[in-house]
Amino acid sequence: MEVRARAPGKIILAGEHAVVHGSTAVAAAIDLYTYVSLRFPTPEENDDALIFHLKDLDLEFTWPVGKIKEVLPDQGSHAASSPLSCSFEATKAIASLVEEQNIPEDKIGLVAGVSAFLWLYTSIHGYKPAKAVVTSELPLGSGLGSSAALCVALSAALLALSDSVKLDFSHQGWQVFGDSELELVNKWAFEGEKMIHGKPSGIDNTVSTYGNMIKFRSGELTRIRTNMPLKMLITNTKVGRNTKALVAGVSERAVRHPSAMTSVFNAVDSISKEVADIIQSPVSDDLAITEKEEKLEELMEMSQGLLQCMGVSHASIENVIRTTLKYKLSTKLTGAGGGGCVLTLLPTLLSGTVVDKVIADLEACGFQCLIAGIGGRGMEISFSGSS
Ligand SMILES: Nc1ncnc2c1ncn2[C@@H]1O[C@H](COP(=O)(O)OP(=O)(O)O)[C@@H](O)[C@H]1O
Ligand SMILES: C[C@@](O)(CCOP(=O)(O)O)CC(=O)O
Ligand SMILES: [Mg+2]
Repeated sequence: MEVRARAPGKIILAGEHAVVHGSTAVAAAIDLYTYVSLRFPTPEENDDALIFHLKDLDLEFTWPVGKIKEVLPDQGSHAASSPLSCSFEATKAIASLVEEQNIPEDKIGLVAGVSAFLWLYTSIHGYKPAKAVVTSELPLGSGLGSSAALCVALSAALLALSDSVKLDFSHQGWQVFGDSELELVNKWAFEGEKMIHGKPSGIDNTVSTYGNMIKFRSGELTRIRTNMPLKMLITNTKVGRNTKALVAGVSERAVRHPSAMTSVFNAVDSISKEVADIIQSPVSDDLAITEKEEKLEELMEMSQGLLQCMGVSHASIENVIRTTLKYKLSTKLTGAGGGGCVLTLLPTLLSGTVVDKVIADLEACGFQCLIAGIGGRGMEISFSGSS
C-alpha cells in the first residue's frame, strides 16, 4: 500500500511577519503543490532502512533504523494523536543524523527540511522502515510556503498510514480528510514548521492544510468567502533567502524599538482586516470591482512600506516595484521577503497586451513570472497498490 499526499503553497496578501507578533494576516492557497509518497517495505523486501528521496533534486538520504533507534531512543512509543515539539536533546540527535548524510554545501538549506522529516517520521511511526519520496512544483525558499507544504504533505502521508486516522482505502483519486484529521495534520505540520522557521505563526501550514483564502490571527483561522475575481502576478526575484533568519531579524528589531514596532504591527493588523473586508464584500458590477481593486492596490503599497520598516525588503524587490509602477501596477513582497517572490495585482480590466509587456520587462531583468490559481484546494491524499 502506498499513500500519496499533496499540499499547496500559498501567497500572503497582507500581514506577513506581523502575524508572528499577533497581528491579523490574509493568505490564500495557490495551485502549486508539494507531493509526498510513502510506502512501507513488504516482508519479502526485508529492508531495515528509512529512506527520504528528494526526487527533483536527485538526492536520497538513508538511515538504518537501528541507528535512528540508537540516537533517538525515546521515539518508539509516541502517540501519533498528540503532536509533540522537538526537545533540545532530540534536535541535537537529529542534527547528528542529518550531518552524517554530508549534504552538499550549496544545498545546505535542505538540512532544515530533512530534520523536520526525521522528527515527524519518528514521532508518528517510530523506527519502522519506510521510503518517502518528495516532489514539488514550488520554488524552495522563495516565499511561496514550500516549507509548510512539505510539512503538511509529510504529516498527511504519515498519518494516513497510522492507526490514528480512519480512511476509505478503496476510494479512487484524491480524497480530503475529515475535520479532526485535518486538525491533527495541521498540528503536526506546525511542529515541522517550527524546525524550519524557528518561530512560525502557523499561517502557512494552516492555509496549506485547509486551502481557500483565510484570515489568520494568533493561531485562529477564519475562512474568507469571496466572489471577487482576484488575479496576481507572482514574480520570483530568484534571490535566495531564509525565512528563519528574516523572522529572527524582525524580532530583534522589535526588541530594539518596541514602541515603534508595536505601532507598525498594529498598522499591519488594520490593513489585513481591511483587505479581508474588501475581498469578502459582495461585488455587483465592473465599477464595484475596479473600486475594490484600487483600494487593494493602495493597501498593498502600504503593506510594502511597513515591510520595509521591518527591514525585510530587498533591492531586487524594489526593482520589481519600480518596473511594475511604470504600468501603474502595485506590488508587495509575499512571505518572508529579503528576495523571494513578490505579488502584483492585475486588475480585471487590464489588457492582456499590458500584462505581456510587464512580464517581458520583468523577465528581461532576470526575474521569473507566473500566474497561479488562488484560493483553491488544501491538502489531499490518494492510495494506490495493494497492502
Ligand atoms: N520539497 C522539499 N524538499 C526538501 N526540503 C524542502 C522542500 N520544500 C521546503 N523544504 C525546506 O524548507 C526550506 C525553505 O523554507 P522557507 O525558508 O520557509 O521558505 P518557503 O517556505 O517560502 O519556501 C528549504 O530550505 C528546505 O529546508
Ligand atoms: C514571514 C512569515 O509571516 C511567512 C513566511 O513565509 P515563507 O516561509 O517565506 O513562505 C512567517 C510566519 O508567519 O511564520
Ligand atoms: Mg516557509
